[in-house]
Amino acid sequence: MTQFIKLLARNQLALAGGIILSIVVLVSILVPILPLQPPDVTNTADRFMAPFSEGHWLGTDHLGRDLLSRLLWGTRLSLAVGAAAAIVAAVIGSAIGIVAGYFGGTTDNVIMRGVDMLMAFPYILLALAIVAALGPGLMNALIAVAAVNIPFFARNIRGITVGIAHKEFVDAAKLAGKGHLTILTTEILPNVVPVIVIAMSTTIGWMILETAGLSFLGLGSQPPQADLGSMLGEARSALITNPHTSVVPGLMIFIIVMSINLLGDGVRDALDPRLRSGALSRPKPTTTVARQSSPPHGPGEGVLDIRELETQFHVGKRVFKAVNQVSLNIEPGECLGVIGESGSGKSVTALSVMGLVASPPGVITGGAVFHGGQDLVGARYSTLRRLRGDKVAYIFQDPLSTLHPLIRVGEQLAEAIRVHHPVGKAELRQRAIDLLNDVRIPNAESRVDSYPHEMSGGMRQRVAIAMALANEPEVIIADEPTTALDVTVQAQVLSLLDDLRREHNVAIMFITHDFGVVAQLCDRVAVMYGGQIVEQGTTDDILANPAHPYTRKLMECVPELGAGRRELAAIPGLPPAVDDLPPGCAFAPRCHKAQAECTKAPIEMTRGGGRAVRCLYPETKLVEEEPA
Ligand SMILES: Nc1ncnc2c1ncn2[C@@H]1O[C@H](COP(=O)(O)OP(=O)(O)OP(=O)(O)O)[C@@H](O)[C@H]1O
Repeated sequence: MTQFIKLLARNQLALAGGIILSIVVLVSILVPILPLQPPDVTNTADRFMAPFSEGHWLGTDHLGRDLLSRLLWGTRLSLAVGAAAAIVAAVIGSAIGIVAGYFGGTTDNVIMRGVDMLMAFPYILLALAIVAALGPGLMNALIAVAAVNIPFFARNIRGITVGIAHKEFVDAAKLAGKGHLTILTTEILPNVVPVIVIAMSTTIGWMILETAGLSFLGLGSQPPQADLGSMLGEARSALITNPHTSVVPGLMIFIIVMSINLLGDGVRDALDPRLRSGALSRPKPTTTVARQSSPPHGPGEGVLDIRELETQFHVGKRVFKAVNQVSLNIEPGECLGVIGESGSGKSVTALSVMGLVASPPGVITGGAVFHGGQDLVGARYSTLRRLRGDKVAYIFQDPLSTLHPLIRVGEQLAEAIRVHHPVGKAELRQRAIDLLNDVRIPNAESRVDSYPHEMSGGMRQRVAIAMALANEPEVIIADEPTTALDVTVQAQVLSLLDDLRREHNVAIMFITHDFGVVAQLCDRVAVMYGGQIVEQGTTDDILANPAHPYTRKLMECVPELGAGRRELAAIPGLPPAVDDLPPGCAFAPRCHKAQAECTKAPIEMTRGGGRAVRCLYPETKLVEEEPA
């Protein structure tokens, strides 16, 4: 709740709307105790007095009634009727939507076709018909306005419920033996309440307007009772001669509806979980760069040279140092493994290369990434866009979330090429088939017309690899591309990647948390912990003689088939929170070799024999030791 209010307050328009509406509501509540003249007492001698006349701040109407008093009493009534109509429509409409969406089938069909029929009438005609049938009066206007808005709620909530009704937690509740009523109230309702609140907050203004409209036509509040619509209706004949009688209620309707709509938009933004995580701001096309010191000089070594990279997340006052002084470089055709526990900063390092870390909250605060002699950190968006998917391509863990579900895979491959190279349609199709053949998809000629859902997980990942290869990139950054696959498919995809990098001489930065995968594919490996590289070297050296105690522990966690029975090791404790890193070695609190010095000052990298380790008491001494 506190977070919701904070988010709401950050939206200045919503805040202004909220303040104005609160004042209007407060005054409406206090109307009975305010020293106002009676709103309905006529005095024809004082007709049409101008605003600021003595005793009548806003003047009088055609019957000499005090406009200020009628305005405040009318506002009270209009607000009450509008809010009541919104609540009635929301409760009945949402109940209909939840039942239709949850039960589906015939129930859904019957209910929603009825709702469709209601929606087929222009809403004002429907409201007029209801009032005509029930007779004029404020209560009947309320019923009419609520009735015409019920379909809106029913349709919205039914759509959301259909999506939720097939989720695993609902199935689990059914399997646990819960009845329909319990599931509806404990599983479904809490998930749709935010949507109901959002729909209400954005429609309540409309309902006040609709009620005012009916009163304006003489079908809502009846004389002498005032609401904003009837005040406008009565002032109609004096619109030219005494405009203040119309302007006063008209302005109040404007103020109420505007403030409700502004507040409603703010409530929607603050309640929407997708917007909440981004603190109400859409990520920029590239990561914000705010380097605090002059960056390392280029042109860099190899095909991709990451130097002293620092990427942080600034969330309120907290600073998460996700990537801290990371240096890595990859040679053409080489496969570099980046390994570490969850949260060690592997993905953020990979995403920083092409400025893909969401900003806000991500900020690159230091370092450089050299590719082709230029520094990609802080490069213009047009430069990064040109390179993304062309010279540097990505493969992510879940191909289903990266492939478009409604577009055939061939068209998606063609699109990936067309974005960077103007190629004809026939050639694009042939190129897509060739790419599918390259990644060993059988029957590529027919598979090119398949949709992603028609393929297995392994096939989809092959398509994602084909897409990464589409423009013959120099580097592929693969972020745990085999984690979602079963072991046999995983092995096939790994050997495919290995073949492809040799055939195409493409460098691969392979992010994983599995030493088995590193052993199979990578020439070199960098071990990450708490946002830093703690060890780097050739795969053979590190597998044979890990130097950092963390690397050793990580390797001991890998089960070995056929190596006899042994107790599977686990690293005690948890990875550090990167917004509260301990001084010195981040691994020290979990390390059996840690000494007092380990926690005093940052530990420098020690290099030797083509290896590097960030440890004062390594498991194995590096040859030709020299400080970095
Ligand atoms: N939007 C964010 N706000 C704050 N912290 C974040 C955000 N995104 C990532 N982080 C932090 O950055 C750190 C590095 O995350 P990253 O995703 O790079 O880890 P990882 O090693 O790739 O883990 P995994 O294997 O689970 O993907 C983590 O500690 C994470 O909590």
